[in-house]
Amino acid sequence: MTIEARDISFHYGDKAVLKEVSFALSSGRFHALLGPNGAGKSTLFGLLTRLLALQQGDVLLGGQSLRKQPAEAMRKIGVVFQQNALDLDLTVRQNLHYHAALHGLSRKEARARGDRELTRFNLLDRADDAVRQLNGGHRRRVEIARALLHQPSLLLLDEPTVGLDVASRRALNEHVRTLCEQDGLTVLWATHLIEEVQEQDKVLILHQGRLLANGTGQVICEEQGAQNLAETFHKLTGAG
Ligand SMILES: Nc1ncnc2c1ncn2[C@@H]1O[C@H](COP(=O)(O)OP(=O)(O)OP(=O)(O)O)[C@@H](O)[C@H]1O
Repeated sequence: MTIEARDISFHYGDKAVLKEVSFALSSGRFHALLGPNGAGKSTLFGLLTRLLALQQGDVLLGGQSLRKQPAEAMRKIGVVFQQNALDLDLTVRQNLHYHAALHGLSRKEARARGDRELTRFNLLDRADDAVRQLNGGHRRRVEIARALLHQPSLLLLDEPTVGLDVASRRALNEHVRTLCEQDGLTVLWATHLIEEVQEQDKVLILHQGRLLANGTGQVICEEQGAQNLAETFHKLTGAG
């Protein structure tokens, strides 16, 4: 499925925070949306998930317009927000079933898909525990499992490793990469942490609302005459 953002601009009052941002995502690939704090990443995610209304431009998912066919387009998207959005007092399985019901899945389907995801995430034995009993890394996994229940083609993750220790961060990042390889899932992973990005990834660098680079890590390093992604990021944004 092709995913394309066309000419997106957005302002809060008279403050422009996204400026003519256009990009296409490749099916089944891991894309890193890299930008320093305040670059506009969360605003872009807000627009892609319709938390914010598009002011200019459009997003096309498999040819369907987020502006004109929002319900159809949204069914193709799974999202993990920066802030944990699970109910801590419900069990893991109850959280999954509640979300599945919102997407119109039957109880049987919800159970089958939920258990499948939990098995893949090595969490089936925690299914009946309250989320409150899980550590931060496991809570994040449950959120990703939940975001995949309705079988989206595109998974959006907004700084999903915030608050996790280094080992959990790495494990989560690797897990999501596996989803691209095994399921052909297209991923857009927003971060300001260069160590979460690999040179073979597709990389979008956002700075002060503008997309300054868009291509595989190797290609954008060559374009900038830089040795590695950290140097490229620093050259373009002054950050890192
Ligand atoms: N509701 C709002 N009203 C006004 N300005 C806002 C609002 N939300 C964000 N901004 C501003 O818009 C710009 C982009 O913010 P945004 O949160 O999208 O960036 P970000 O790249 O996600 O940063 P972070 O990593 O800190 O979340 C920042 O200058 C921010 O201060």
